[in-house]
Amino acid sequence: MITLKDATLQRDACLVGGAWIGADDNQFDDVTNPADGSVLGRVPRLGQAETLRAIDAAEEALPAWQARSAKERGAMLRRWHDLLLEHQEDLAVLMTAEQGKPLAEARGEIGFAASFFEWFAEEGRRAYGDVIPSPQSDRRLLVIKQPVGVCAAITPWNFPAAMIARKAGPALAAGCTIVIKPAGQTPYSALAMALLAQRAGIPDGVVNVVTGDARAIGRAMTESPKVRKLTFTGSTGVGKLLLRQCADSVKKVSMELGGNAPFIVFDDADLEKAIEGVMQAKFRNAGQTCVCANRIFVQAGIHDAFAARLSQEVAKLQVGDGAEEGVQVGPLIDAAAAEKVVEQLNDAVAKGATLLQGGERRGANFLTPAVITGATPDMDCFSEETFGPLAPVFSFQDEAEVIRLANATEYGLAAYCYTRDLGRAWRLSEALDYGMVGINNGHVSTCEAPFGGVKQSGLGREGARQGIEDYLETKYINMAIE
Ligand SMILES: NC(=O)C1=CN([C@@H]2O[C@H](COP(=O)(O)OP(=O)(O)OC[C@H]3O[C@@H](n4cnc5c(N)ncnc54)[C@H](O)[C@@H]3O)[C@@H](O)[C@H]2O)C=CC1
Ligand SMILES: O=C(O)[C@H](O)CS(=O)(=O)O
Repeated sequence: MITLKDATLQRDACLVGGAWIGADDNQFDDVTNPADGSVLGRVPRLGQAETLRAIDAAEEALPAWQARSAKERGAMLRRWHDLLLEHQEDLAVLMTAEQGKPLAEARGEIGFAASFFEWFAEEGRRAYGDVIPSPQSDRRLLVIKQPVGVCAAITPWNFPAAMIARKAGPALAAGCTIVIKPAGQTPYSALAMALLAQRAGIPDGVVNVVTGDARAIGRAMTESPKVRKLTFTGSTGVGKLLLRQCADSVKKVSMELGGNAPFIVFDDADLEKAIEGVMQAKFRNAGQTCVCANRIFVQAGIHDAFAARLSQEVAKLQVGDGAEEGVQVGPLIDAAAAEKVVEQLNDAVAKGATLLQGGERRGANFLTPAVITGATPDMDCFSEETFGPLAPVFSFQDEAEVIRLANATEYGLAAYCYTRDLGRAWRLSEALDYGMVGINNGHVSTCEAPFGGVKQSGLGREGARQGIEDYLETKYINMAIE
């Protein structure tokens, strides 16, 4: 049972064309609290037929929505932003209940989500075209930007509000309409945001949210020719599957996929700032973020001091139900996620690593944050995304070695480097094969900057001025004049 100031925010129906609907066959899926396995409620289990109706609703709403001025669309996005902040506490309580993150992080995520609506409310008004000097005096060459059209979004459970806002914000600002499928573990955040979109005055059919059978919904989204773009955030494996499903209709795609972030600390780094940064980069959301420090590389001269300080700070972390004030590390999303982290820990120890701290299972989904040293590239924690509170420390001798090790992965999302040498900071920023690099800080995400990866971490960018480009088509007009 979730106690909210505004109980209407906990929805047990989906939003399609302005109507709150159930599944055609009246099937539901339970929503559970990862902290204790309790059932919080249930949401409709929609499938292909309902999703196709949602796509039709989005298509029907498109002409009127794109005919509005960017300023008018921006005003509604701004109102949606305001409503998220007005209901920040309720939305955070909902999120912690269904996802597990500490309340303080959930409050922060609502603010982060709202920032994308605020940002793109303005970016839509700057979707400029071009006038090109014509090579012929009787021609005029123009370039205009137009909305892509009906978009589909599939989002993950780890940031159930921000990942929706990072997609719906630019889509609506550009004049697109959207059908959103949230993760089955975290539907309440999405449905509450949909209700607030209605209250913000966003017209029926512009924002639609469908919960239920991921495969069937995904198939409807990827196979419908009415859907011009698919935007996905989640694992690389599912991203590749969706990419293949989109190929037949040659859809525009945005992919925000998995990561394997190196966190590099050189001998000349400020040790305390590096410790502060790794605690943030590793243990935010219990390590369940795609930009988490996945491999911690520490130069030999500072290694022992760093490992000792890291272990000290990790031992202080408060683990528990995210709804309890003061908790810093909540449960993992499910038992399988906890088991995967323990398997990586056991693999590392079996291959020679030393466990300094943590790694104990507490109940189904809790795991005490762990620190290991003596990690080596043959271990699973070097090549696989951990997505949990395991901090493997690798030692290295010099720049060339750590650049080679850091880049030895098919992922390329975020990387971090701590050094007080300006030249080294530049050399690492340019040599690290990643979409985002944090220098002397462990948190890079903000709506003003382009979030995204290279290699198998994804395609496209979200946020920043680049973020709206993925929702616009470029049209070239060649006009003959008398
Ligand atoms: N690059 C980025 O910005 C982010 C990447 N991730 C990655 O996502 C993973 C963790 O999140 P999860 O939700 O477990 O990922 P996931 O890939 O299992 O699920 C993501 C979404 O895809 C849906 N989905 C799963 N199979 C599908 C199918 N066959 N057809 C259609 N939809 C399907 C799920 O229901 C969910 O809504 C990690 O690998 C993490 O690195 C997560 C968040 C951000
Ligand atoms: O889903 C994620 O992991 C987020 O993209 C990470 S962040 O944007 O909150 O840093």
